[in-house]
Parts: sequence; structure tokens; C-alpha cells
Amino acid sequence: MKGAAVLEARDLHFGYPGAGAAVLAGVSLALRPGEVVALLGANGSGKSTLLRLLLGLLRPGRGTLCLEGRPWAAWRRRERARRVAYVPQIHQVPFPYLVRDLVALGRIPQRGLLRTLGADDRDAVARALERLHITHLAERPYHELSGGERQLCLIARALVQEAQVIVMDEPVTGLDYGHQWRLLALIRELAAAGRAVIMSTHYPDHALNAANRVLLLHAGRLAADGPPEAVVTPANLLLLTGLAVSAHRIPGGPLALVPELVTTWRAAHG
Ligand SMILES: Nc1ncnc2c1ncn2[C@@H]1O[C@H](COP(=O)(O)OP(=O)(O)OP(=O)(O)O)[C@@H](O)[C@H]1O
Repeated sequence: MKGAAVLEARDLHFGYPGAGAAVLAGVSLALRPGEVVALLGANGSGKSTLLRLLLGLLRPGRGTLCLEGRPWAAWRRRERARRVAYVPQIHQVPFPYLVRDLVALGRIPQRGLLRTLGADDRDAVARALERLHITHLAERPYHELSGGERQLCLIARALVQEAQVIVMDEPVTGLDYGHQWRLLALIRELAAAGRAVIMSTHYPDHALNAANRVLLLHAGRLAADGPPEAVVTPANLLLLTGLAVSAHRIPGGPLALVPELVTTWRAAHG
């Protein structure tokens, strides 16, 4: 995909203080408007760490990060927050927020901390809840919700932020099958409207079908970066998971992935 990068990392190196080996070594990537980038990697491969580096929540030992071509440190915090939204994997709230209040927190970068919500903010919250089909949760305490319901609230909070870049750490985790695919469709819509989305995922078929570009994180490095069908290959899935997986073209349609284990079970047990 062409166009200037909205977020660009060059040669990132990172290790947690006191931990032995580096988690990331020499990772470079660029995220452009209109792109959905999927980040695949095994458990503990450093996906969350990389996303937290891209958000400026961790500092790289080496390397640079630019937002809209300007070094990360040159931006004021609020200006960055207007441009980059984050959907974390795990989220604790310090107060017993109602869902609509938690989602409204996403408006703070737009309005500032001290100004009360206006009609436009309330409309934005209502639209986001509707878009995620969770209007019925608006008056519920966030901390009483299920994991999947909370995840949808965090996505609504990112939507009302109206940031150009959305960083999502395993956004479909905990969501039922219908919500998973509806969320992926929404992510595609956001990108089609000009936003740039990077999301980590453990689902190769989501990367294959919902992303424009796939990054494969392995042994602290990006082992691949390219179009989905060039990256989500049996060879790369073997590297990533240790599993033999075959890819089958549905006539005139997408690729379907089948682990060889399934083929073996079916051959043995019907
Ligand atoms: N705060 C921390 N201090 C020390 N080591 C950490 C810390 N957070 C993560 N790590 C280590 O860094 C490595 C990468 O962790 P990270 O959470 O980035 O992986 P991940 O790919 O997101 O994993 P998962 O798919 O299981 O969520 C792991 O070995 C993890 O144990």
C-alpha cells in the first residue's frame, strides 16, 4: 500500500530491565492510512511489547519512533492521544464506571480533562455503542461485565477517540464467533475510511482474511512483512506454531487453513 507512514518504527531494540535476553531486536515497521496490519506471533514472542513500544508506553533501548513523520518525543501528550488510540489486552478500572462513562473517557483527548461532555460527545458515545451493538450495556457497571462485553466497551472507547491510528492488542480475544467477525468487518470499515489499524492476533485466518498486511514476529525479529497470502503460508505457520497446516483455495474465494492434525483425526475416526 502506498502513501506516507502515519506511524513508523525503525530498528527497535528492547529488553525488560533485569530480564536476560532481549525481547525485540531490530524491528522496523511502517503503518499507513487505510491499512489493517495483523501482527502474528507465538505466546511470549513480544507482540504486546511491540505494541506498547509503538504507543510510547515503553521506551526502546535503541531505535526511533515517528508519528506523522515527527519523532515521538516531539509531540505533546494530548496531541499524541488525539492521534493514537489503544485497545489493551487486559484492563483494570480504578473506579466503578458505568459503561457510557468509560466509553466517554475516549473523548478526553478531544475536549480536555476538565470540560464537561457536550451533546456532540454524548452523540459520539451513543453512535459507538450502537456500532458495536452494546447500547443495552450503557447503564451497566463496567466491572460487572463479562470479558467479551468489556472488550467491546474498550473498542467503543477507542472509536469515540476518533484517532487516526488504532492499536489493538488481541481485540477479538474473549469475543464469540459472531462478534469476532463483526469486529473484523468494523476494523476493515475503519481502515477503508482512512484510519490505520495494527492488531495482534493468534488467529492466522483472521490475519489472512481481515488484514491488508501481516507481520510475523519470531525470535525477537520480524520474520515476515507482506500481503496476507504471502505471509500466512504453511511454511510460516510451521515456523510460528510448530504445526503442519495446509492451505486450500475455496474456488473463486479465500484460502482456508486446515491443521494436519484435523486431517489425521478424521482419517482415523471419520
Ligand atoms: N513487565 C515485564 N517484565 C519482564 N518480562 C516481561 C514483562 N512483560 C513481558 N515480559 C516478557 O517479554 C516477553 C514478551 O512478552 P509479550 O507479552 O510482549 O508477548 P506476547 O507475544 O504479547 O504474548 P501473548 O501472545 O502470550 O500475549 C515474554 O517472554 C514475557 O515473559
